[in-house]
Amino acid sequence: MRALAHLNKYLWHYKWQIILGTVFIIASNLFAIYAPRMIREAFDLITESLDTYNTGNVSDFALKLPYSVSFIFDLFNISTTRFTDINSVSGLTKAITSLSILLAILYLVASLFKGIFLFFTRQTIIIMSRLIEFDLKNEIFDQYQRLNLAFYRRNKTGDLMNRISEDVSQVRMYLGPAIMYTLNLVVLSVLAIWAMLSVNVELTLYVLLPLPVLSVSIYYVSTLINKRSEKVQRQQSHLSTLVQEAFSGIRVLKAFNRQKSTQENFAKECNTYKVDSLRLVKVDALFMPAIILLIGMSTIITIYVGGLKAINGEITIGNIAEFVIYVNMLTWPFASVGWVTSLVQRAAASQKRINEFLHIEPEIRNPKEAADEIKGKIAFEDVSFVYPDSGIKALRNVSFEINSGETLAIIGRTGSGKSTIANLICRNFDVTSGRLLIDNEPIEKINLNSLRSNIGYVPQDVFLFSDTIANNIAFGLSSDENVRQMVEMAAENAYVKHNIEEFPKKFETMLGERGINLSGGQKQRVSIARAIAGKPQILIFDDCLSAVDTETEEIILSNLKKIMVNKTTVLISHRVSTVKMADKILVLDEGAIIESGTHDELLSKKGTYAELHLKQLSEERKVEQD
Ligand SMILES: Nc1ncnc2c1ncn2[C@@H]1O[C@H](COP(=O)(O)OP(=O)(O)OP(=O)(O)O)[C@@H](O)[C@H]1O
Repeated sequence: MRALAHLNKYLWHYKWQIILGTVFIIASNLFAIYAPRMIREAFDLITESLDTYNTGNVSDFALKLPYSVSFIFDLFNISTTRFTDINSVSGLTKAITSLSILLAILYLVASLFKGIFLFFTRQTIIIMSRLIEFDLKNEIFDQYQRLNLAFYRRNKTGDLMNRISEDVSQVRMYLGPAIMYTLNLVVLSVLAIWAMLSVNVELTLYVLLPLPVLSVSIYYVSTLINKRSEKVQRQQSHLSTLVQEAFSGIRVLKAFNRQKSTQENFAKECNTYKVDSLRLVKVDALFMPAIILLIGMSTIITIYVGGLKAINGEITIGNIAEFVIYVNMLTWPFASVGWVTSLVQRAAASQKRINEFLHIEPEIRNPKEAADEIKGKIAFEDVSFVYPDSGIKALRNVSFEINSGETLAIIGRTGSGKSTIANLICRNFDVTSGRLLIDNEPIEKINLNSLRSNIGYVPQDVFLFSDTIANNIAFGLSSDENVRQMVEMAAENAYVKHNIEEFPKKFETMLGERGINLSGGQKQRVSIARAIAGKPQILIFDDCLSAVDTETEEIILSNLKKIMVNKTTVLISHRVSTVKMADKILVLDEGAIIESGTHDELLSKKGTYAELHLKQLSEERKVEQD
């Protein structure tokens, strides 16, 4: 329950909505309580006048105006003699008819006002819950953006999505309906019980007796419903994941001819969903009958005990009718106690899950607000790095330096730690030991936003958004820049403009699920265009030319050379052809630098690099001969 305290700051922020909502609840209930009185008075009016008809003694009959009517007459200063000065049976009939119609109209007016204030209640409290839902979602999303890559490795995407959607919806039920029904229960109970006690204390106690039983039984039924519906929801999200995976991997599925087994698996999971749903329907079906049974019991007690009291002359017939309405009015609020309790429990569990993420402090934080100018000198001083989750030592005592405007290439076997160097320069992780300096400053002291906005990073596994090609390339640009021109220039330099212009919608072509699929090489080049569009000071290309042929690679590299002037570039590759033009080449193996120098220096060393060069040359020649 303590988890819900996180929401207090929002409740305080929207305090006026709560105060106004409470005023509307009170107003609505005052009208609700006023209505049964009119029913009582109409009943009493008719029973009393029936007695007079039976005796025919009109002169003895002193017509007492119902309180509700006389109250209105007094309010508008209307004379009441028309109704009270009666001396014939026909006069009495006319007066009773007019008064009954008046009472009916007043009843309708009271109900109308009750409805209007109920509408305002929902407009304040339910809208407040929607506003807090919006704020909370934004708070969680903000926090997601602050958190580091390590967090995303530890938690599944589905879990992140669930906390921002499902869990926030559960919390909203506490902020909206739970608060509204609790306020309503308190106000209505006070008003109704006070009205009932003013009629007869004993009858009130008898009538209220089954209501706590109602609250407790509804609590049990709704807890059972919640448990079962959670199970249904879990199975439903399992089914969605199954379907989503089957369709996104449809090519693999068909290639391996797994349609039949996938279908069987889906049918099995669907059947579990059906069984769970039917179990839910069974308890769901108990909910309304449980309420109706308990209302019925209270009504029977009212009529029986009330009837005995009316015979003894302690109360009137009108009082019984009035009580029956009170009982019906109180039933739903009392039933809602059970429902609200289980809502609050679910909301507390959801908020606890949300808090787990909200209270995580990102390990990598921006050290200062003031922006830094990045020139692009990079130095690794005896850097070692261990991945926090896997414990894998990816870098061992790595030292090197590149001056601003130079090109560093890193080559090495798969898993040798090349991408880890790129990750450290982007400050996705902090070094485990040693120092990483940017422009002679420890990287931890540099403004994180300045650093990242000055790095154009092309990751190994290209990710493009389901958006137009133009928007994908312009992703890192601010809108006040000459975006279109920069996008086209970047596409040209990444040697992808001619491909884009072949599409019917050119740069406005949609990518991803709603659009076309680019080839692996085209994706890499769009990703390069995105990285270079913002003219960053540091460029990192992580094996981003692996999917293009050597001829295209040469064109891209010669285009990039123009952009790379005065920019620090880190080129990661498996291919000697990509790295040979660099000012300095590092050869990595098992996280350590085993060779370094220029292309010519490394060839003359006749070590691993020279061996790799020879091997790749002979492979190329073989391909050409084939
Ligand atoms: N996020 C991560 N969490 C845990 N271990 C990781 C992570 N990324 C890489 N590793 C491990 O660190 C080591 C170095 O990986 P890295 O990606 O830097 O190699 P690489 O030289 O870029 O390989 P490749 O050429 O295949 O891309 C590998 O053993 C890898 O399994």
